Order: sequence, then C-alpha cells, then structure tokens
Amino acid sequence: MGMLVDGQWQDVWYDTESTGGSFKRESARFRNWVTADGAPGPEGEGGFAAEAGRYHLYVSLACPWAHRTLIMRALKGLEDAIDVSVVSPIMLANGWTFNRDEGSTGDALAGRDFHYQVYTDAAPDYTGRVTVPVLWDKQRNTIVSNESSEIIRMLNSAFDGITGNKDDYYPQALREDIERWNERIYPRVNNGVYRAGFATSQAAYEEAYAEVFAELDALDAHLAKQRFLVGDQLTEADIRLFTTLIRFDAVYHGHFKCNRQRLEDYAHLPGYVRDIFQLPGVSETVDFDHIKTHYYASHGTINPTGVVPLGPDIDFTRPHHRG
Ligand SMILES: N[C@@H](CCC(=O)N[C@@H](CS)C(=O)NCC(=O)O)C(=O)O
Repeated sequence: MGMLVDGQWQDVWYDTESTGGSFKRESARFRNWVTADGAPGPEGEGGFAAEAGRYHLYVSLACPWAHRTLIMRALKGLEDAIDVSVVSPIMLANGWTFNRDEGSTGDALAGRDFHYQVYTDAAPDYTGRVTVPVLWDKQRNTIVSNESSEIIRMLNSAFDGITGNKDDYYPQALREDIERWNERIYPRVNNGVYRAGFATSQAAYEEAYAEVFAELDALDAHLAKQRFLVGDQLTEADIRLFTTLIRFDAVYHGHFKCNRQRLEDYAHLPGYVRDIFQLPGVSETVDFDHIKTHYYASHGTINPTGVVPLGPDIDFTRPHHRG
C-alpha cells in the first residue's frame, strides 16, 4: 500500500491519525468523460469520443468500485469494445501490481510492472492515491477517469451507437430516486464497511458498524416490497449496492468486523443478491479467489499472518424467487 508524491512512489498506509481513527477515502483526480461524439462531459476536457477498441479498463477483481465497471461492461455488451487488464489481488509495498504469478493478467497495453506506472505515464508529477478502476485512452495515452461512479455512467450510454445496446441503467425518469439511494448507500454501506474495517479507534469502528447495519436493516425492509431499489427495473444503484453485498459474508463480516450478523441471515437481501448474480454476464465478473486473497493477504495491519480463510461456502446460483 502506498501513494505517489510528485510522481515518486512512497510506501505509506492510510493516515487515520489526523482524523481520530476514522478512514477517509480520497476523491479521484482524473475526471474526464467519454461521450458519444467527444463533446465535454459534466466535467473535465472533451476529445474522448466513444470508439470500439480505443479504451482500456484497468481493474482489480477484488475491488468493489472496479467491480461496478465490469458489471456495466457486461450488461452493456461492451466486452469486445473495451478490453481489460486485471491487477494481482495482492496489494503490498508496491501497491497494485501486474504480477502474473499472483493472478494478474499482466498489463495488456504496455507490459508495466506496477499500476502506479499507469498514473505516472498519464501525469509524471502525479500526487495522490493509485486506485482501480482506471479508464485509459490508448489514442491520447492518458487516463480518462479513475472514478468508478462516472465510468459506469459513460459505459451506460456513450457507446450505445456502436453496440446498439440501448439498455439504460440511469434512466432520466428515475435519476432523482437513484441519486437518493446512492447518497445513502455510498457512505453507509459501500464505504461504511471500509470505515468499520480500517478504523483505528474503537469509537470510529462502532460508529461505522452501527451505520452499516442500520442501513442494511432498512434495505432489507425496502427490498421486501420490491424487486430492485427503485422498482422492478435494475439500475446503477443496484449495481453499486451489489458489489458490496456479494463480498459481505466472505470478507466484510470477518475481516472488517461487520459481524452483527451475516448477510445470509437477512430475509430479503440474500435473494436480491442472487437475483443480480444470476443476470446474464454478472456471475463471470465475481471472483471470490481474488476477493478473499486481496483483503486477507494485503492488509497486514488487520491480518498480519496473511492467511486466507477457506469459507464461507455460499451457493449464489440457488433460486432467488424474486422474479
Ligand atoms: N473513487 C474511487 C475509489 C476507488 C478505490 O478506492 N479503489 C481501491 C481498491 S478497492 C484502491 O485502489 N485503493 C488503493 C489505495 O487507496 O491506495 C472509485 O470509486 O473509482
């Protein structure tokens, strides 16, 4: 684990001292948008037109934020248009690496050894964290975006003219509702489990734990009444929730100490997770080997032995009874 300072890699763990033991996630720095015609998006510069084969995704199969982009890529039929490099699940002193012996595909574009080199190639004096996912432009040789919430919106619509897939996971009529769920679920669930797991004070951990389970309780009650978060249609809000829920019992329950109960112990959330898992293309994006290896073998401050647990054994292919 580490970060870049003026383009130089430094091996440092998250600073929670200045925040009373609380984990604060840094904002992403590359915020351009791929659009159908290359017009500028909501922020950043223009000139990133949608084209088959032009863009590349750098992902970790362990990371819930990167996972969002792989699900959207699958649902939108973008596998042929956007290729992918997968980092090693083990993230230690050099950060994310392309070590093939550990399960990385290698860097398909430039054969780099380390993911931080993707950042320094785009911005030689970059200062900040080196995260996945990254959407890379092979034409301009730079990073378009390293913000998953924005990458999934680009994938949702910018390439429709190329693929002919017009499925819309952020439909105009539902946007307000989707945003409302995102705004609750990001701090309390997606990042909530990290705030519990990376807390270095009892108080910060307990606060995060309470929020995680209060929100999961509310979600379970909500999903008793309808199939997906905003109705009977899958949206980006579900995709964003799913990537945390699918990891819950395997890593957040044990490793991040979110252990009031397992996700499987809820009445409706397990069926909801299986429903999404069983959508065409989604199960192929879920890799529990990378997921468990990453968390248990990379966070030396939490699990110094690096031993990876064998369980739990959950069958996500059993019927979900939600259709
Ligand atoms: N805002 C980013 C956050 C991504 C993120 O934090 N990814 C984690 C992996 S799960 C990472 O790469 N962390 C490395 C680090 O913080 O040094 C997004 O949603 O795209």
